Amino acid sequence: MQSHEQIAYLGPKASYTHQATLSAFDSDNYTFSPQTTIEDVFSQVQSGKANFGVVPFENSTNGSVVFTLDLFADQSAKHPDIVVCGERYVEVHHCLLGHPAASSQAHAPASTKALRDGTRSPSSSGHATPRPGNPNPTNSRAAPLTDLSHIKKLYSHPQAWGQCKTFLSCYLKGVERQDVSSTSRAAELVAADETNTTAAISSGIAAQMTGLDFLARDIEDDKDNATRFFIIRRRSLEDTSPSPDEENSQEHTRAYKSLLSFTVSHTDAGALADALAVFKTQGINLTSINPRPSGEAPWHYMFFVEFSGRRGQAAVDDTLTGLDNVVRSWRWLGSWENALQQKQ
Ligand SMILES: O=C(O)C(=O)C[C@]1(C(=O)O)C=C[C@@H](O)C=C1
Repeated sequence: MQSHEQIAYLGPKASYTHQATLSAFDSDNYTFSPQTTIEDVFSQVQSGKANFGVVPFENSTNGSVVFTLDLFADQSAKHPDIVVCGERYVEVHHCLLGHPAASSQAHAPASTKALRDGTRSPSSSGHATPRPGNPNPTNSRAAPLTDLSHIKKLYSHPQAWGQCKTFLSCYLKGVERQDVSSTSRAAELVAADETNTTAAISSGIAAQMTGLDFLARDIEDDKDNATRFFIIRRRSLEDTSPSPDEENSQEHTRAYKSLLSFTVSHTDAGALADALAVFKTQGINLTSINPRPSGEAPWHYMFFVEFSGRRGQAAVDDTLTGLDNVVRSWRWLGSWENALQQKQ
C-alpha cells in the first residue's frame, strides 16, 4: 500500500472506531480523516476521496450495528462499490464522563484528581429495574465513583445504551438520553456544556481528550464487551476475476470470511431455506445471518450472510453460481482475512 492514503473513520478522535483505525493503519503512513456519521465514511470511500474506511459492524453484547448493515443494503444506490477488505476487534470498556456535582467539588477537593483518573473508591446509590435477562439489577458490575444526582441528561451513541443497561437502570434510571453520532462526540458535547448536569458514555481515551472526569468506569454489562469493525474499500476489477490457484483446504477456508446480501421471493414457501441449502451443499459454514428491511415493499427483507472462505475458492464460487438459481438477487460484499483465526 502507498504512503499517505486517506482513511475515513467514524470520529471524532477517541471514538472506538478511531481505536480500530489505529490498530489497522500506521498513523505515520496514512492520513486519518474523521467523519461525522457512518454514512459519511461510506460516501468518502465510494467517491474515492478516501482509500479505505473503518466502520463498526457488530457488538458482542448488543448485536449488529444496523446503520452499517443498512448502508450495505444501499436502498438508495449511493454506495454500490463498497466491499469489506478487513476486520478488527476492539475491547469496549465504557466510562461515564462528566463533571462532579458542585457540592462534591466544594467539599471534597481531594477527590477531584481521583475522579479525573477514575481511582476513587465506589459509592453506590440509585434505583433498579428487574429485567428478564437481569432479574437482580442491583448487581451492576460497576458503581459510580461519585454522587450522580446532579446528572439530568446523558449523551451517547445508540449502541452504547444497550451495552450498559444494568448500570443505567441501577444508577441513572429515567434520566433523559440523547443519541449522538459517536461516543467521542458525546464527550465533546458534555465538555462544552456549562451546566455540569450532563454526562457521556464514552471511552477512557475520550476523558483524556476532553478533560472530563470519570464519574464511573467499566459500566458495560459484560466485561468481555467487544465490537467488531470492518475496513471497507471500493471494489476493483480483480475482485471478480477468477483466481484458479486458490487453495481449497479447510485451514485456508477458515482463514478467510466473506459477506453477501441476497433477497428471496416473499411469497414462495421455502425460498430462504433453498438459498441456505446452497451453502450447505457446498460445505460452506455460515458464521452470521442478519435480516434487514429491503426497501422494496413493507415487510420484505434483505438477508446478510457471513461465511468462512473467500471468493476464488471453488466452493465459494460454486455457491454464488448456485444462488443464481434460487434467489431474486445477490450482491457480493467482500472477502477478508479472519482476524480471530488464531483464537478459534
Ligand atoms: O461511538 C463510537 O465511539 C463508535 O466508534 C461507534 C460504536 C458502535 O457503533 O458500535 C463503536 C463501539 C461501541 O460499540 C459503541 C459505539
